[in-house]
Amino acid sequence: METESVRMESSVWLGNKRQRALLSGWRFSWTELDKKNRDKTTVSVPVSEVVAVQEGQVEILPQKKVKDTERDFTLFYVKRSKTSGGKGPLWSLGRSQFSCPSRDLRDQWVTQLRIALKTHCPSRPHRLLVFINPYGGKKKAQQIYHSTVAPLFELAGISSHVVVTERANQARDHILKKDLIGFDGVICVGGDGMFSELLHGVIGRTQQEAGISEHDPSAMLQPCDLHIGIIPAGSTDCVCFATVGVNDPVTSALHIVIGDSQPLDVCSVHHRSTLARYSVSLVGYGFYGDVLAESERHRWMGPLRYDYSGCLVYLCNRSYQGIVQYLPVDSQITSPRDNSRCLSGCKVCSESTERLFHRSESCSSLYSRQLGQYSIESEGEWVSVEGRFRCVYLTCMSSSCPRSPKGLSPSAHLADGTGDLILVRNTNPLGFLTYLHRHTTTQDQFDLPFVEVHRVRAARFCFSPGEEEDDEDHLKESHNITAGALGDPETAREGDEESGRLGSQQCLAGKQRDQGIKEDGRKKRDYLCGLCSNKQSAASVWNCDGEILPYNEISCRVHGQLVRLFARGIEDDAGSGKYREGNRNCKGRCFLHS
Ligand SMILES: Nc1ncnc2c1ncn2[C@@H]1O[C@H](COP(=O)(O)OP(=O)(O)OP(=O)(O)O)[C@@H](O)[C@H]1O
Repeated sequence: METESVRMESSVWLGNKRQRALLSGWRFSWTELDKKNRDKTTVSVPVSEVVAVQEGQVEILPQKKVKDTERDFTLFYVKRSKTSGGKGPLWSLGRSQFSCPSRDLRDQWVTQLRIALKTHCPSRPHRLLVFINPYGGKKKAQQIYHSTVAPLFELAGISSHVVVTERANQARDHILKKDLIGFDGVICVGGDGMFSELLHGVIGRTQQEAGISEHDPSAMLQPCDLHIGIIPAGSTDCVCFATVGVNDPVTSALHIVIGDSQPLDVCSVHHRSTLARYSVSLVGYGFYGDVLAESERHRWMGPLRYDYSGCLVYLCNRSYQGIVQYLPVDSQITSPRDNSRCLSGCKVCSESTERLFHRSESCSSLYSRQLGQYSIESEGEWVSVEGRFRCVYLTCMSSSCPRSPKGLSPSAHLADGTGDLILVRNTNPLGFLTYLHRHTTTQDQFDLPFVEVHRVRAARFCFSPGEEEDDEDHLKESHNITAGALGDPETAREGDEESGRLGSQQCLAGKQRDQGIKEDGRKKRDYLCGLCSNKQSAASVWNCDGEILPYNEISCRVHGQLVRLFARGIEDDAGSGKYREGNRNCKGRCFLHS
């Protein structure tokens, strides 16, 4: 076998220490030898985590320096930082500079290591399309890309085409319309909003090419081949955190370079027969929608706006009357309360791959395999729940973040084809505060009498429309803006141009400022009376991965492993309680996690 043939062993020097270097199968290791030729310490690197091998003495970061010495070669590889001091599973670029007794031997090492790389890492990207949002987060995306990420791509021999966005939805439109032949993946340098653009572009384009209508709620969507990479540079980077375990540009860049591949479930959200959005982390009504809508009025506060809005919305003490229907997964097979955690190499997710794609062995194409997914209509019975809820939400992943290491549903899986539906019924303010607080502790947030959690394949929601005139106005505004952002020409109206330039959220904030005086009076009333009056009549909005959806009725469906990220899930030694690094904000959720 070819893999067996990649084997080499020799003496080399690392600084002034003699080593025995060994390339065997899928590992490269070097062992320090003492004066009597006895083994001392060994460092072993999987070939799959070798970034590059270069002749000479080479440095990349912080600046590139090459000294073309003829007996040396430099190995670059993934190095994990120790997780002490509250740090997450950070990856950095390891660098070891070896000296060989002769030039010939040096050339042999370089050749053999490069052959091993080709053999063991056939799916590494060669060409990437990179979108940078210059206005995301602290406006440092361009600097992060050029100083930290681009040198790593160059080192790994990846060529990249960079687009610095000039308007919202430019990345999505580019992916939908431009020629993407030759690209192995698309990368966003920004926050969750930018990731969502790429998600919509990649899914939309794949369906277009397959001739599948995204607006048909019952369509089996075609899984996407083009990988998505996230370099975190936004003010909210929750998807990155939940799939990598830390928000760190170098760690993410290294996952991209070595071609990691993490499948991800995606929830399609339809309003009647129109696709409203796709979501990977949160589709929530009530508290979560209210916090997002409120926070948009206070964008000037920066990240603090989520905590501030969370407090205000909590004080309003609102609940909403509605009907929730869901299609449950057999709880004997999998349960949101089984205390499992979806970590790198998750068994539940890999077994789901079989179930989702290989059900019918006779199916050979990716599309026909996808048809092997469970059919929504034929599988089981819909369950209906009616009541008054503080909030309801569906999440396709644990949605852990730096402030809530366990997340919204600690045992949810990234790629098992299901979502977790959480129903929080109306309760007293103290009860709800207890529920919120438990997201930040190790206590079970589902072990409360007013909370239900179900593992589902699909769900439908119908909430009573708001009775207050102000809320109706608010919903209409939101509707038009969202339609504009999604590019629906019939429902988008004049404000679209502004919406496109600023992004739907910013535009919404602007419009809501105009309504500010009128709303302020009502809000003050709400906050002051909220905890006593238990306000019940107004409508909320949906928080769909940080975007507002203004509908009372939606249907959601989980599409198993619809997209693939350059990631590998959270690595095993990532003790959840330890991770406090990275961005501290996560739209609409962070009030829970403070
Ligand atoms: N050049 C641009 N000008 C204005 N908006 C843009 C531009 N490029 C992208 N956007 C939009 O900005 C929004 C936010 O971007 P991103 O997620 O990168 O940053 P963020 O700081 O995390 O933002 P937020 O806090 O709103 O999530 C996205 O929805 C995206 O569509």
